[in-house]
Amino acid sequence: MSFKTLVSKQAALLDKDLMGPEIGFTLEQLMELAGLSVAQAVLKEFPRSQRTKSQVLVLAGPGNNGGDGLVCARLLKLFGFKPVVYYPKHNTKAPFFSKLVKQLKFFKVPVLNTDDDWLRYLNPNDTVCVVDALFGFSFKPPVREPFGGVLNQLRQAQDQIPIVSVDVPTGWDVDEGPVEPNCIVPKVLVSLTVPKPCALKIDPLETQHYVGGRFIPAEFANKYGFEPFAYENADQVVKLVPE
Ligand SMILES: NC(=O)C1=CN([C@@H]2O[C@H](COP(=O)(O)OP(=O)(O)OC[C@H]3O[C@@H](n4cnc5c(N)ncnc54)[C@H](O)[C@@H]3O)[C@@H](O)[C@H]2O)[C@@H](O)CC1
Ligand SMILES: [K+]
Repeated sequence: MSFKTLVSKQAALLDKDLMGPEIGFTLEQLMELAGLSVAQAVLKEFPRSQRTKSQVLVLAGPGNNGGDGLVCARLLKLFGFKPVVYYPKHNTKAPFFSKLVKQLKFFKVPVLNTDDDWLRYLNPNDTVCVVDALFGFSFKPPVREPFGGVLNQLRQAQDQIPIVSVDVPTGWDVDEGPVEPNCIVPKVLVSLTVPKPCALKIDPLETQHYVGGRFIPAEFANKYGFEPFAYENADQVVKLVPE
């Protein structure tokens, strides 16, 4: 499949640019839209008419990828799912992460920590899919604990429960793809703003690929060397189909 990608360093620069003094977005705004994109992709892949269960396990990591997961969980609740969040390492760098957790309590979405038995939700009888919001474009392999153990469990379950990866399949090298042994293979990847090079390594027969994070004008995309994606109507995601 051919699509333009942005290497991890450029993706970080693009982010900085969007949140810089000239453009003026805040991280909270972008994260809300990123989480909305992922929740929309989950709804498109697993519509109510085609499923008999509604539980979604959201795995949230310690960085902004995890923040996208926290937002996504809240929106999934509004979209009729029963999300449960496993958030083993809280982000203490910015106060709004704890606000996202408060909002989840307000929505009666359970937020589990390392003392809780999160594995009981990794159960194909009840769980529609797992949202992998562990790490995004700032991940550098090899994975450190407790996340290595979480990835092992995911890999064992992935044939029974589809994984929806946010921006980058966790454990994959952002620019090189699945270079570590035994990487997870998501059923759905939601690239944010523009795919990272690892997305070129997905097998389109195994993984449905969406682009989301619909927050930039055409000129800004061109500045970073890509064309805007063909979003329809008010959709927050667009599915890339193999040519
Ligand atoms: N413009 C965009 O595309 C936007 C991207 N956002 C999200 O932000 C993500 C990037 O966020 P961050 O830069 O915070 O990075 P990540 O969320 O990818 O990860 C950073 C965290 O992971 C830890 N980490 C890195 N490598 C590790 C390893 N090997 N083992 C264990 N821990 C490790 C770091 O210590 C840090 O706490 C994107 O992938 C995307 O999901 C959105 O939130 C906002 C807008
Ligand atoms: K991820």
